[in-house]
Amino acid sequence: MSAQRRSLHHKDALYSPYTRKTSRKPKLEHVDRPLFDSDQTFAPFIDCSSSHLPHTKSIRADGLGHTQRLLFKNIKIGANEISTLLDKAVLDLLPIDHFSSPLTLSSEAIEFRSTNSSRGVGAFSVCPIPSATLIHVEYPVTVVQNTLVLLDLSSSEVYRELFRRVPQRLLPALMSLCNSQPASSKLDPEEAILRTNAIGISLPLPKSFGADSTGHNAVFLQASRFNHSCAPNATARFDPESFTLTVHALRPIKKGEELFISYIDLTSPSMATRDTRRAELLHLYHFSCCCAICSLSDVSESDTRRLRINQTSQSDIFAPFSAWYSNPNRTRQGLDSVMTFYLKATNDMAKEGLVYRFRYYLHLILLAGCYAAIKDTRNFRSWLGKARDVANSSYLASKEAEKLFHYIMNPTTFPAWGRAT
Ligand SMILES: C[S@@+](CC[C@H](N)C(=O)[O-])C[C@H]1O[C@@H](n2cnc3c(N)ncnc32)[C@H](O)[C@@H]1O
Repeated sequence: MSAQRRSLHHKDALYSPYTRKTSRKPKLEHVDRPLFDSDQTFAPFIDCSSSHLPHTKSIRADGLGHTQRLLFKNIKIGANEISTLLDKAVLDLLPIDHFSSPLTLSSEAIEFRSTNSSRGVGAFSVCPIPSATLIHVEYPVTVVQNTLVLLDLSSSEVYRELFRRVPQRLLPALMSLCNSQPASSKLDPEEAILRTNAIGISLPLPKSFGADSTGHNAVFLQASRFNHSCAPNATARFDPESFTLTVHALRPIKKGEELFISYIDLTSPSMATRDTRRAELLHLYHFSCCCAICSLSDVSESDTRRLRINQTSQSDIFAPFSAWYSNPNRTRQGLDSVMTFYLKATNDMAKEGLVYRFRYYLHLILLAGCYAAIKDTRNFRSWLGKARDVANSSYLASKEAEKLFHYIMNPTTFPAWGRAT
């Protein structure tokens, strides 16, 4: 779920639109000779149904301006085995040797069950979940470079091979994942399941890949069951270091609430209205969104708020505070209107359930900055605490959250402290 060339670490949408590119289609070629290190075993791509499957084998895909060398490789982390098809250079960057201590996975805060709606199965909380809680950790069952979406002819063979390498005991659960592809697409079940359930993940890429590089798609036996909402209450992030997907709460979640992530880039101005979001989800995932926002009988206020939010650039966000801060004749009254600006914006975002966005984070920091300027410790801590929750739960490095914690503990170290007095 998320191949929009977006990094999960920097943006908020998680599912990859598993788009099939029509231009620059690479050719997949069978390679029947070793391309790389002598210690790897290679076999002709087609001849792989024997019980003596080679540990790795390679195929080539021409695309992205250069020939890519993709390897089928099962990555083992403790008892977990992940069937992957990755570029050799990407595999080389993975800290595979450090994967020796598998994480203990447990998701006691949620259960997966029927939503009793057109959404099928979904994830539900079994207890109240505070904001920023780590809800779920999971290893993928398959990972594939999404360049393959560029392929037409042999893609079904590639997906079949990828699934054939999945440990037998996991196959029933994998094959029972949701398939939303229209029957008319006549996709093999493996490809249909991958297209319906893949989550876009970012893996470290070699510099030679350039900015135009595509990402990767991973299927998870449980996390792929999270449904989409245009006002998500959870966010997923893939950590290449541990090779796990983590899901965090974006706000307090009540017992029994369904957990939703976002499959699309809600930050894009083109995704501000219900009509465009529904069209995008229909096009990419073949469903009509029935989330709380899209189900509103009158969505015009929401559309207007989202347009306002999505059209505000980062420099627009900094501008009011910067202008006040850099003015030698700044006044307390001037600061009041700056605060009103940030309060209104955060309120808009909260109403739309867009509280996990980087822009929301910036608003929180700047609002905290206003309270720091007037030495209002209580409000400063409250707004910076919300920013810390965002930092903890999404795209920001934990160092950022640590820094905020330091300011919360000692507000006087915050740069704008007391500047209004
Ligand atoms: C990755 S699966 C999610 C798990 C799925 N509900 C299941 O039963 O396994 C994606 C599919 O769930 C359904 N779905 C997810 N979010 C939805 C939403 N907001 N509105 C309607 N259907 C949704 C669609 O059928 C979509 O193709």
